[in-house]
Parts: sequence; structure tokens; C-alpha cells
Amino acid sequence: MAGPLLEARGIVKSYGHVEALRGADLALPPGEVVALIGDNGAGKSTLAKILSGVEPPDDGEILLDGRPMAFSSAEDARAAGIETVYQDLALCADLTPAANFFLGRELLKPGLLGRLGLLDDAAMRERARQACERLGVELKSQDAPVSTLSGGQRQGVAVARAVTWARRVVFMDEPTAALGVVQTRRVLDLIRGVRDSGVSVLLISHNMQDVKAVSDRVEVLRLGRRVARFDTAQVSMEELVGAMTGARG
Ligand SMILES: Nc1ncnc2c1ncn2[C@@H]1O[C@H](COP(=O)(O)OP(=O)(O)OP(=O)(O)O)[C@@H](O)[C@H]1O
Repeated sequence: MAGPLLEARGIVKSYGHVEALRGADLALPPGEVVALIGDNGAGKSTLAKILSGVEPPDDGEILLDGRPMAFSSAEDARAAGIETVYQDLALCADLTPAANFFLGRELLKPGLLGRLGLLDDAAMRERARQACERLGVELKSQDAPVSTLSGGQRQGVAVARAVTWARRVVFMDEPTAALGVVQTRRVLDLIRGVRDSGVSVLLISHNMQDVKAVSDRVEVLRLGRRVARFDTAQVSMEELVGAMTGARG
């Protein structure tokens, strides 16, 4: 098996007196979906934030392609090809999907107009439309702000944006929370599509059915440490729950 694409070793992180991570490990192989599961407060979101550059660890190592990395911001991680779909989706409600897609990465018009700082709105709309279409996200209008979209459509836009820019890894923190059955299926299909395009996915989820349906491997955090790892095909729902709660594993 190839070495991990992204790896966390012995990550420690405290918030005041709360030890969120106490030497957590995680390995994300290339081109796989890894589910990160654990009870409330186990440290999943904290670990994802550290791996995506949002927060610095107090101790421990992050390796990308086996080489130590120090991300000092989410921009650093993005520059390394790592994108995140946050729990709150981090979309700007008043902007269109295209404006959200290109926030901070705006395309300028070619030639002199670009040098004058003029944005190429048509090109951005078209690229955003194509990205959504590729992932099966149907938007009636490209001009409507994100606030007018349904929860599932917003989820789709956030995932499509992450996938558009991610060259290596996408983190998804509870991407199906608050979605209906049909929308959930759509997001799971998106995750498979991302994996099949060669990008690794780290999926944080409390939904064991989603985890079983879409992941290749499962890593279990408890009280800030990894306590178990499984091949999804080899593990039962009961074993996963047992490992999370400490009843087993
Ligand atoms: N910014 C913060 N300030 C203080 N404590 C925090 C902060 N972020 C996380 N924590 C604490 O760190 C611990 C781990 O939190 P984290 O959100 O990583 O867990 P989680 O496994 O993602 O939980 P959940 O499934 O409930 O989202 C919790 O005890 C939490 O209260």
C-alpha cells in the first residue's frame, strides 16, 4: 500500500483547561474516503481544523507526502491542495454561487482590463456553473444569492467549491447534517465522485449509515486520541459504535 497522503502524528491541543487532543494520530491514504468518527467532544473537528491549517497544534507533526508541514493558516493548507467544507458551510449568503466559488481567487478580465482590476464575471459564472453541473447540483439561476437556495443546494455549492480547488484532500465536517434523504444521497454521491477523481476525502460524521455507505476506512477518536482503525468493508455498525463509546476496542 502507498504511504499516507496526509498524516497526523501525536497531535496535542488544549483550549485553556480542556485537552481537546491528547496525542491524536490519523492517516489519510491517497484516493480514499476516510471517516473520522467519535462521540461528541472526542476532538474530531479540532483535528480537522489543525490538519486544514485553521488552528495550530500545541505539539505533534503533520506530514504531507511524508514530509513535515507547518500550516500557519487555512490559505497555507489550500495552497497545498487541501480544502474544507465546514459545518456551517462558510458561504457568503448575500453572494451568488459564482461569487462564493471565486471568493479570494477572483478571475480578472484578460489583457489591459484585467491589469486595471476588472473581474471576469462571465468566466467565473461559467466555471461555477460547470462545476455544479459536474456534481449534479442543479441551480435554477446563477444570479440568485446563496441565501435563496435550499439546504441541499447550499451543501452542493459548498462541496462543489471545495472540490473545484482541492487537488489533494477535501475535509468534510458533517456534510449531511440537517439534510433530507434525497439530499443526503446526493452528497454521498458527490463524495464518491471526489474520491473517484483521485482526491482523498476526510469525512467527519455521526451518521454510521453514511460512514458505512461511503468510506473506505474508519478512524475512531475517543477523548482526544485514536483508539481504533477499521477497513469499512470488514466492520459492523456495532463494532463502530462499540469503539466510539469504549464498550469495545
Ligand atoms: N475553541 C474552543 N474553545 C474551547 N474549547 C473548545 C474549542 N473547540 C473545541 N473545544 C473543546 O474541545 C473538545 C473537542 O471538541 P471538538 O469540537 O473537536 O469535538 P468533536 O469530536 O468534533 O465533537 P462534536 O461531535 O460534538 O462536534 C470539546 O471538549 C470542546 O468543548
